[in-house]
Amino acid sequence: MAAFCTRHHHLPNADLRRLFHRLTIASSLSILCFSLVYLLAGCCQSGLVENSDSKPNALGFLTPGWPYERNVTGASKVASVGDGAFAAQTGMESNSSGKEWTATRRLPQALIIGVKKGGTRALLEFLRLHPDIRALGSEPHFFDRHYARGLDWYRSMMPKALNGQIVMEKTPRYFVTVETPARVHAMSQEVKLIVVVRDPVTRAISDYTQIISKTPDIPSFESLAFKNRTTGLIDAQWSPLWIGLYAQHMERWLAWFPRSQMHLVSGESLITDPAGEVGKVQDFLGLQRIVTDKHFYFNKTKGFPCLKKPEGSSKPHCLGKTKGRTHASIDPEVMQKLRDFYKPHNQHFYQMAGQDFGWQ
Ligand SMILES: Nc1ncnc2c1ncn2[C@@H]1O[C@H](COP(=O)(O)OS(=O)(=O)O)[C@@H](OP(=O)(O)O)[C@H]1O
Repeated sequence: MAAFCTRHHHLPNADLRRLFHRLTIASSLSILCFSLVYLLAGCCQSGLVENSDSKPNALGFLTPGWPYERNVTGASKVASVGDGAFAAQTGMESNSSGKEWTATRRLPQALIIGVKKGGTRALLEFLRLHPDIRALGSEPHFFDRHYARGLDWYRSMMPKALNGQIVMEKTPRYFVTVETPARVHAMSQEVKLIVVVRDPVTRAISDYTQIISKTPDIPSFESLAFKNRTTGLIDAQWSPLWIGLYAQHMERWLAWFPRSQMHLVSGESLITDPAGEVGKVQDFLGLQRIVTDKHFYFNKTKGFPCLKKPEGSSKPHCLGKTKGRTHASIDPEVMQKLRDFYKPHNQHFYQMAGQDFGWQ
């Protein structure tokens, strides 16, 4: 009876202890599971939000890894595209370096403002390989076309970014629109500005090649480039030629921003030495040089550098067919006249830039 009493007396205690033990383990495990689920849900959520607006544009020129080849002109189109290819970039990696978990939409700290046909898409796609860069895939055209929509709209267009990540977008038209420098300045006095410049004659032909591919009935390059072909008077108001007056456009930017806040990329070197040019941009943005020559290879068929492993894909990839296309053939005499026309403008631009781009 005594033995029974002792056993009877001790058993519930032992059971209670075991129960308590199990409860402790179970609650620790559930806390652990809950935390894991919470963290994973947080990561997925930012990815899903980013992916949800990742639709191909109406023209269907998307290729995996090179998301937004075409300029997006209408506001509705802007709203329909995002930066899905880049969504996976948020999360663990950056957090391990001590950044905050919560990704938010912020106004851009860097802009690729031009120039059209300079190589702006290539630069943006190369830069987005960097884990500390979050770039909008489409061209929002905020400062030139959609300014009335306000900064909240602009912010809502941006990809989510963690603290420490640089948010950026590219709209090549910004460089040449008169109102843009003041508007950009009103948004931020510290914003970093990047311009990819290319020989204005080649750039003009590239521009014309794109125009004629969309509207094959337009007059010849030669007839549009001259006011009077016989006297050789150039029509500098014709958009493909006017865009190439870089000094004139740059002057407007320098009225609002110091030269040190602008970085010029050689469009020619971006093709011959992409890693070198992207390296300098990373320095300018105050980032570690993470995108290097190991990311590129030269594709002989395309005739351009391509990415070994673009963001969101494990396969090598080149830019789409609207980039690096065969140019319209232009009378060499006309080419020479254009080179002569641009010579003083280019010299002025080199002085302003403090950099000689070597255009002949
Ligand atoms: N890696 C790579 N692959 C393909 N194309 C490259 C590359 N790097 C620079 N380029 C040059 O980029 C030119 C197009 O410039 P943009 O992207 O600025 O054009 S756009 O303004 O966005 O329409 C495009 O002009 P075109 O050759 O006239 O098609 C290219 O010369």
